Amino acid sequence: MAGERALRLGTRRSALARTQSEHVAQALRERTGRAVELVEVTTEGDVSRAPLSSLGGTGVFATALREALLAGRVDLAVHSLKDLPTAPAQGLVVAAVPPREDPRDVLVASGGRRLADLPAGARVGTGSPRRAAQLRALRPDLEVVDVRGNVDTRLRMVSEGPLDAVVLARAGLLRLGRADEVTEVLDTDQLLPAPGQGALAVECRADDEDVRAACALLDDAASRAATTAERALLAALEAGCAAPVGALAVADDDGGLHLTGLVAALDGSATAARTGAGTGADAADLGRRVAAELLASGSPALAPLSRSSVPTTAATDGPTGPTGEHAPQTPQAARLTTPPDPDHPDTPRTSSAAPQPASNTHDTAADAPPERVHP
Ligand SMILES: NCc1[nH]cc(CCC(=O)O)c1CC(=O)O
Repeated sequence: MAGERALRLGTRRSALARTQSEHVAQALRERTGRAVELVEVTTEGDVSRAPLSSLGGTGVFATALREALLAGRVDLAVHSLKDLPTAPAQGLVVAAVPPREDPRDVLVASGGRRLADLPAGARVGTGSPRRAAQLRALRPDLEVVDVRGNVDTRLRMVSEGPLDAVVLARAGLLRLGRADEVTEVLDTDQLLPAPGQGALAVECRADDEDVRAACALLDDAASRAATTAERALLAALEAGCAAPVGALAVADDDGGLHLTGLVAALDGSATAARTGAGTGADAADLGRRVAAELLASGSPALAPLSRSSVPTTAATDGPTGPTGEHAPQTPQAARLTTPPDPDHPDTPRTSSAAPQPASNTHDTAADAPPERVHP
């Protein structure tokens, strides 16, 4: 029976990718009773040591999996949704967004310290312009260090000494069984997560009704609605600005969806946040509406590419290492070959030591910090 063939699930080989893939494979086995086998696919982002921005940004992780799907070598692929480009892939479909893990970022610091406990000059590692910008807005006195490498590599930078702390996604640490190393779960009104953070996307061929139906069993409507709003916001902002973007949507009990979006100047000198409400049914529209408000805000956080402090790879969370965060998705950024160097911002930081990310923007209308929106 054709419908009973074993499903081939393509996965990258990093520990995080394999764990996520195995999680989805197991859920599919349980829901369908079918055999699911993992097939390792090597991506350019896993092999090359070159800056991700020179490889084409975020897409490097997704591209090889997508090629394997389109060539029929695998039947489905699991992506971290925050690493998946917002542009739809021809011939493919996101057949499931499984229930989302905690979207928040966390601090892993030596000595069990929280962000507020870190002394001036403490070295905090991240490869994400989004995290770097928001960290600088919160704590201009810290030294934000650009790091590459997978989750384990980053954690070792703290345990072995070169860094005082790193910022990572809580979801990845939970999936890898390393959440006990977290010293502070960062509030979303301090550090707004990347669009899609904590969620997975299960992708398959659009014309593969068999696999689509199997994957649909894993889809979680609330997770899909929230990430749809966040990614619509990201897509709209990518078209209109080059600043790092955070976004988080949370569903309420009455079918409502509450979205917070944020753009930040890389040097932390300005941030702007907007919130909006809608329903799951109009999630994409909600994302575009909040994005339009951000773009119309005139915030200095939206400074054009010509501004020297703006990173060359600004749009989202990259560039970073093999299982690191994703790189920019803007076409103009993806073509650039010079990665941002958050270690050495070439303009002075102009922000005050204000504790709230939004409080040092000139965009007073946006100064209200994002609502507390995480679960
Ligand atoms: N780009 C790397 C990446 N992609 C997804 C996760 C974590 C899991 C998630 O956000 O879903 C991570 C690591 C991190 O940001 O700490």
